[in-house]
Formats: sequence, C-alpha cells, structure tokens
Amino acid sequence: MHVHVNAAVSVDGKLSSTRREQISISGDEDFARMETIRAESDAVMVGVGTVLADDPSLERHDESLGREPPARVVADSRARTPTDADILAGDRPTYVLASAAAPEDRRRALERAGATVIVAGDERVALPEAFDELASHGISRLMVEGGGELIFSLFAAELVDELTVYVGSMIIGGRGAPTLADGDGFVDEFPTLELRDVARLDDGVVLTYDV
Ligand SMILES: NC(=O)C1=CN([C@@H]2O[C@H](COP(=O)(O)OP(=O)(O)OC[C@H]3O[C@@H](n4cnc5c(N)ncnc54)[C@H](OP(=O)(O)O)[C@@H]3O)[C@@H](O)[C@H]2O)C=CC1
Ligand SMILES: Nc1nc(O)c(N)c(N[C@@H]2O[C@H](COP(=O)(O)O)[C@@H](O)[C@H]2O)n1
Repeated sequence: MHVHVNAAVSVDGKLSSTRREQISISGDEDFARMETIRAESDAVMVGVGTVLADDPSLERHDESLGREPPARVVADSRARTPTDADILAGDRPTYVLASAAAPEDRRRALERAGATVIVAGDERVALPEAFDELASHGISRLMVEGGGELIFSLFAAELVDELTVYVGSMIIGGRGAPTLADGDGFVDEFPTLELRDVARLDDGVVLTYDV
C-alpha cells in the first residue's frame, strides 16, 4: 500500500494551536492541491484526535476530479468516534481501526452507523496489521491528513512512502500545540527524508519528500 501523508503546518511546525481547533494555515490553492490528492487516493485517514477536534468530512468536494470519492479511515483504538461524526455521513465506506480494548457496545454502535470496524492490536491500533486488512478491502493508495500523534506512529512503524507539507507563513507557538509528529519522539535514530520538490503556493511553500 502506498501511504501519502499530507498536512499544513505553521513555520514553527504546528498543526494547530493549544486550543486544538482547526486553523486556516493554507489557502484556496493548497486546499485544491489537497483535494487532488484525496481524489487520487482510495481512502483518506485521520486519527480520532482530529475527528474529535475538527469533525472533518474528508470529502472530495470537486466532482470534476473524477474517480470514486475516497473511503474514510479513522485510527480509533477505543471506538470513541461519535456516531454522528461527519466521517460517517453519506454512502462512502468508513473504516474504523480499533483495538481489542474497544468496548463491544461502541463497536456495535459504529457498525450500526455504517462503519466497518477492523480490530488490530490489544490496547492501541496495530497499524501494520490494520493496513494489511485495509489492503484486503482494495485500498492500495492511502492519504493521511493527521494529526501529529498518528503521523508520528506511522513514521515509527516505517509505513510512510511520501510526505507533502504546506508551510504557511505564520507562527502559532505553544509548547502543547500539536506538531507534525508528536508521539514519544525519536531519540536515537531519526527517519530521513529525500526532498523531491519545493513549490510556492498561496502565501507559503509546499515541500514534497520521498521517505
Ligand atoms: N493542519 C493540518 O494539516 C491538520 C491539523 N490537524 C490538527 O491536529 C490536531 C489533532 O491531532 P492529534 O491530537 O495528534 O490527534 P490524531 O488525529 O493524530 O489522533 C490521535 C489519536 O489516534 C488514536 N490512535 C489509534 N491508534 C493509534 C496509533 N497507533 N498511533 C497514534 N494514534 C493512534 C489515539 O487515540 P486512541 O488511543 O483513543 O485511539 C490518539 O490519541 C487537531 O488540533 C487538528 O486540528 C489534524 C489534521 C491535519
Ligand atoms: N491541508 C490543510 N490545510 C489547512 O490549512 C488545514 N487547516 C488543514 N486541516 C485539515 O483539513 C481537514 C478538514 O477538511 P474537511 O473538513 O474534511 O474538508 C482536517 O483533517 C483538518 O485538520 N489541512
């Protein structure tokens, strides 16, 4: 499976502020670029932290981009996704990746709301195992939009193939504000990236890396 992480950060590397609310870091041109990646992907993924903070639709709004709209995926060990979340709206498939620690009644509630629940891992979602299961559902190109906890885990599990980061011309600050890669952090060995492209867009730059 090809895994493409795409996110927008401030110059100081923040995905959002200490309030963890969605912030307009990029503009129309970058949202159009993001939609193109969504349209080229079989599924778009976020962590449950982003679902609870932003309630994203993960829609491909521009129908001229062709293909089937992408499925949605949420990493949600304890099945905390609200049953009225936008990620469950409409007919496109939604896969909730949960762990064995997810309460049975929550799993059933999400299934009733239309989700396919995939259980992988004991306490937290075991991402490699869950991705194998997604592949068996026909997902071969996966776009990941964040947030920082999920992106860190994907790098730690060596599951990322491509990274695009929009760097907006702003400072957000705050030691508790989410960054591109949070989690426990790397201390000995650090994932290295190969810079493929740099482009100006809106009032910022898009950095494209192979991993
Ligand atoms: N600027 C941008 O491009 C974007 C910004 N954001 C911002 O990011 C913030 C949310 O980020 P964040 O709080 O880091 O949340 P995430 O979206 O990264 O979700 C993290 C949660 O996912 C669940 N999870 C399940 N399995 C795993 C796993 N293996 N590894 C990591 N997490 C796992 C965990 O909860 P549990 O254990 O309960 O399952 C964890 O707390 C918001 O402020 C949002 O606005 C988000 C996306 C894009
Ligand atoms: N690419 C990008 N640029 C920004 O400036 C952003 N604030 C975000 N945020 C993420 O976009 C998603 C919401 O989109 P929809 O509501 O699904 O259209 C969500 O994942 C945000 O955190 N992204």
